[in-house]
Amino acid sequence: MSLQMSAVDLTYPDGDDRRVQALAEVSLTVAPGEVIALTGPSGCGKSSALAVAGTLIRPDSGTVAIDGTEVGGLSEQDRARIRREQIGFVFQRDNLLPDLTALEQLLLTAHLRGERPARHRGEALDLLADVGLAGHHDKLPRQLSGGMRQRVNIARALMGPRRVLLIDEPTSALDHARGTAIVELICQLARERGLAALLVTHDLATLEGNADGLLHMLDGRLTDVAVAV
Ligand SMILES: Nc1ncnc2c1ncn2[C@@H]1O[C@H](COP(=O)(O)OP(=O)(O)OP(=O)(O)O)[C@@H](O)[C@H]1O
Repeated sequence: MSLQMSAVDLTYPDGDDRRVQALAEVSLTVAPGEVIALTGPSGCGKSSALAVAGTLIRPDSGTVAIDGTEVGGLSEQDRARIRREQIGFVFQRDNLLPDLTALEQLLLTAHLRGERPARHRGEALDLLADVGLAGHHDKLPRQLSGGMRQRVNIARALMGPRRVLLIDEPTSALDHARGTAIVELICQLARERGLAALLVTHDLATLEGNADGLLHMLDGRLTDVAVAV
């Protein structure tokens, strides 16, 4: 299984001697090529679930396995390596660097992995074409529309030997038509590449016919088993 969380609990400090429970006994599995959506009201723990799945936060208890490797027992260095190599992140806003072209945004990921960016030029151009941006590789973020910037963001998240894709509200800055197109694109790419994708969204209308399952979260707990969307 590409992403597995078992009985994950997470609390944050909340003033003197108090803690707020962000996740409680969260267990979920996302298989390769599968897209599972996670929804629920603001503050229910969705972003925290992504952060734990993405090895950005260690849970208080429970386990997370990425492509069969249980990451809890690993050093920070090994967790960072898995994060850089195997996990792609797509956040609400595009987080693109203002002075880099679309191609350079993607090549930066190779540089951060300690590889020579020039070797990955072909992969990056192919990915930009896959997200519908062929011919736009030399554009700066300010020369691209919101939807196009989010496509660069998705292509960047797919650079390298990814196993898991974690997506947080990818449509919040887009209108319905562009948002639906972005969700469709994410689902199609995850399936084609055999990635396990966990997609947090409030925007259920964009999911229709796209995701393989929908999980509901309330007060840090999953309230439903996955259902078809
Ligand atoms: N760094 C933090 N320190 C303290 N409390 C936090 C922190 N991050 C989140 N929380 C709390 O943990 C709970 C879950 O937050 P989280 O951001 O995971 O929810 P969410 O469902 O993603 O919310 P939203 O949809 O508004 O982004 C909330 O009560 C929140 O206030």
